[in-house]
Amino acid sequence: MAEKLEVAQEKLLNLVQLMPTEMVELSESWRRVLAETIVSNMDFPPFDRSPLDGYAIVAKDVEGTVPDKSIILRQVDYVPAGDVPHHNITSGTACRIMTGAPLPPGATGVVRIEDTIADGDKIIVLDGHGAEKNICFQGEEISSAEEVISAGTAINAGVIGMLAVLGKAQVCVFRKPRVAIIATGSEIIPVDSQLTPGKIRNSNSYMLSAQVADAGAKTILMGNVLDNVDEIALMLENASTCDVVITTGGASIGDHDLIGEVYERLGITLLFDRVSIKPGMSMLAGIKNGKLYLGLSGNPAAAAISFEQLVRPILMKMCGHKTWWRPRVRAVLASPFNKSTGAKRFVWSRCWQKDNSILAEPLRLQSNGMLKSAMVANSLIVIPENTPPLPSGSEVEVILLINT
Ligand SMILES: Nc1nc2c(c(=O)[nH]1)N[C@H]1C(S)=C(S)[C@@H](COP(=O)(O)OP(=O)(O)OC[C@H]3O[C@@H](n4cnc5c(N)ncnc54)[C@H](O)[C@@H]3O)O[C@H]1N2
Ligand code: MOO
Repeated sequence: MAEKLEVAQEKLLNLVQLMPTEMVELSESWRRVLAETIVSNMDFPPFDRSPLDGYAIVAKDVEGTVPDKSIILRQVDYVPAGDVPHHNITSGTACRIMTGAPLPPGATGVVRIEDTIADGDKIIVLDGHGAEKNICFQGEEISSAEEVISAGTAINAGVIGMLAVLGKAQVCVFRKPRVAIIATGSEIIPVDSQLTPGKIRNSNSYMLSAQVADAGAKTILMGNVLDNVDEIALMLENASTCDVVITTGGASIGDHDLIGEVYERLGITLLFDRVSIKPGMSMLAGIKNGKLYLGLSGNPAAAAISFEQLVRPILMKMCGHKTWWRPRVRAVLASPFNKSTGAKRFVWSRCWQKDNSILAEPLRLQSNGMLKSAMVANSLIVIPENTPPLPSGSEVEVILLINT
């Protein structure tokens, strides 16, 4: 009997281990997962600084200034960014200061350059309103000894910037799982081959390779192999240096659907055969020496959905992510979905916001052998098992195909 999706997911997730760690250059760390918690050894900003080009002053001096009630200060210093102040600021004096430069001692505010007129060392302040707010204080963003980024954080552009602020030229991340992808099927030919009668090009390996990369893992493309137990078994053995081994094709019950037989031959313990979802029913999984073998359907859309539901979460876990699931939202069907559903179904869709709700449009081509809808989908509508056809306006659950 087909395994329930949630049971199959849990079986796989319980069997995978976090990857070991490695050091990488900061510039190579985008989309990796941090394996160390980063504690700051400094305040940031490291000194009180000016957020604009202007004059550092004693805020009380300029408190009441407006254009027809200006005051005159005397410039005693000049600090461009990268330099340090040479004089204290006292009442009646000012220091010309550039954005990012350290505030001189005694200064309690900054007036903007465009609110002043300079005449030699005389600075006429036309408007000093709110000058005391124009200071970025030492440690206002980060304080020394603060835990700034926790282990398990996915490294995005903001995290990379913060790691640079903190001087982390190399970072400790989880190693990427290496995922072997093998396409089985005597009808399958390499992507650069001329089509001959009865043959089709191997699209699965490339599609899955992109899905593997999107999950943060590394693909080892092993090419394609004929429907032959010996040849498939040899390929699987060659792939056993990888952390996860994916095959496509041969997962159903046809005369040449051989993956189950190959698992048996190689002593791979079967975890489940068939999962109760559409598309993606045809999938089996096994384990040998702690390594997972995942036999996905040959049908491209079915393989893509099986990957989304059963392979992506385990790769996310192995990569060290804190969450393994895509975000889900409630949405309203923008047009009817006319199929009744036995097993839980995943429908390629496009979602967008309209007024206060999210609309979800089921895409037209949903066959398990078709890819056109996968090209443009930004979401998957989840239709629970045993659901009759749904009219437009029905409320549905939607998985957003975005990274969190
Ligand atoms: N009697 C039954 N027949 C089928 C059933 C069933 O329950 N009873 N299930 C159907 C469903 S659903 C699916 S999905 C497929 C799964 O078949 P397999 O996993 O065994 O895959 P194949 O038969 O090898 O291939 C299916 C289809 O996909 C094409 N294919 C295969 N590999 C690739 C590739 N690398 N790139 C692109 N396309 C590929 C292949 O040519 C076939 O057209 O079984 C149904 N049958
Ligand atoms: O098993 Mo098929 O993969 O349901 O579409």
